[in-house]
Amino acid sequence: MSLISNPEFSLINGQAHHSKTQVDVVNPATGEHLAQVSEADNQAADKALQAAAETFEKLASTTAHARSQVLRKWYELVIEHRQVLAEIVTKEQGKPLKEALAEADYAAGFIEWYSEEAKRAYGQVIPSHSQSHELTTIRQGVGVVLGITPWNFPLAMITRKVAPAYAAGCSFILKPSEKTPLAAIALAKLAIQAGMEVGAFQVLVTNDSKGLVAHLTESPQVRKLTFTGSTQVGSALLKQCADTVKKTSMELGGNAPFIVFDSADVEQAVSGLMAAKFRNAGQTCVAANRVFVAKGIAAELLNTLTQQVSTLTLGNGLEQGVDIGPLISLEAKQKAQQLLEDALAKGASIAYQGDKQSGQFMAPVVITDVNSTMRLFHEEIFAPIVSIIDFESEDEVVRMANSVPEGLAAYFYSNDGNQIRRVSHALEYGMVGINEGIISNPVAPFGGVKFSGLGREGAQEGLLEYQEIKYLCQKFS
Ligand SMILES: NC(=O)c1ccc[n+]([C@@H]2O[C@H](COP(=O)([O-])OP(=O)(O)OC[C@H]3O[C@@H](n4cnc5c(N)ncnc54)[C@H](O)[C@@H]3O)[C@@H](O)[C@H]2O)c1
Ligand SMILES: O=CCCC(=O)O
Repeated sequence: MSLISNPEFSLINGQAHHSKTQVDVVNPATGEHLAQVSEADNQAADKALQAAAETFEKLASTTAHARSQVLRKWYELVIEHRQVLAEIVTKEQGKPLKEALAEADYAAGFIEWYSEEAKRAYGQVIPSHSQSHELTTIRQGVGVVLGITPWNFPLAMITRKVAPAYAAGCSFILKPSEKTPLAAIALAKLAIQAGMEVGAFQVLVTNDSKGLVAHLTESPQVRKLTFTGSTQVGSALLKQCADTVKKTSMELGGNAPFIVFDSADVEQAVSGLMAAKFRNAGQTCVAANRVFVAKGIAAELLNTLTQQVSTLTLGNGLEQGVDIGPLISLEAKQKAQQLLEDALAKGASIAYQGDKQSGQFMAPVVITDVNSTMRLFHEEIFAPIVSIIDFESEDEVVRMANSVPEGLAAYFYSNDGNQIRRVSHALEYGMVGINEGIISNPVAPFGGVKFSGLGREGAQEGLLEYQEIKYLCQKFS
């Protein structure tokens, strides 16, 4: 089976969908045209919906054990094809191949985890109020799921939805980002090869996400919407789901504080910051967006940080030794440059800036004297810009960290045990890295509070997102 044949197709009920209109997939590093993928329109979406509804009914008579076996096989196939999947990701998304390989393993980790959790969807026997009643609960799949995913993790953002949905017995219609559909189609092909029912994982690719998703969310047959993307789009989709009262999960934007207290080990803090900031060229929802550094160690930290940043190599992610690939689009680069200019105009200073880059590449920049009047304090930077804010006290920095509407990931470095407890409790975030800059893990609950979303992905909690709890009250005579 070819994973990246050209032309590619939206995948409906296991069949290639032919259409007159195409989505063009372009390599952001080189501008090379990679593929044309047939677009799915509303009619195609209706076909997918019918197949998904029929498949959901069939899945109700499969055992958790059987679904677990399919997921296990899918996991093995993803691992077997990790190199080719990673190359697809690097070509269509731009991240360095070493990061794309790590993403393939991360994506496979969700499938492996839910192949195991599928068997542990326990109900409860509830101590009864009377001798003649037995009260129990069972957990059942919610129904047909519509999933919408972004371009920044073209594999992992999909498997962390599809694997728990299938474990729960749900059928899944995926609308991946139009910028990175090839990884999505490859994953679906591997799932079907592993034995997944063709109507359980269908892929609709379109340039008109707004129109196609509006059409699908109108349908009462779609019982669940799971979305990963920006807060702006997520909030609009929540409104769209209200009329048909869908269950929703929202994995939205972040604005992570990265705090370094004066008791921290500066070397360790800088190494955590490099990982939290420069993974995927800064294009992650959990990227360190605002770096708060205690005044007493600010000079030492800046010195160590700028030395390390100056060693980063930019380039085509397929080449050896590359640390930073291109940004996803020219618009993304322009937005990052505007954020930088705004900060400089309002008093920020450049501590380090790499050589000017052409195309969609952006050299890393470190700026200091950042404050809350600047746009980049309030907006996701999504680019390799480190913005540093000095602080004096714990109270002050916790207040600044919590002063934004987002609440996805936060990080802090400290070697003071009491402070670790106080700050980890006080931060209004769904995830906190303590003396650690990389927190993502299939076995842990990923998700945010406030404007960063609803629900959790990964871990035990991720399975519950695709299940309804049914209460059974049985009377004995
Ligand atoms: N919390 C998380 O787990 C997480 C993970 C990855 C990315 N993100 C967030 O995603 C954003 C970056 O991704 P993006 O640029 O692809 O986000 P985006 O919101 O622009 O797009 C996400 C998905 O929604 C689709 N879409 C766009 N407009 C739509 C509309 N009106 N109706 C229906 N679908 C629509 C896109 O085609 C894409 O598939 C950042 O804000 C990042 O923080 C969050
Ligand atoms: O971009 C956000 C997702 C990143 C992750 O899962 O580590």
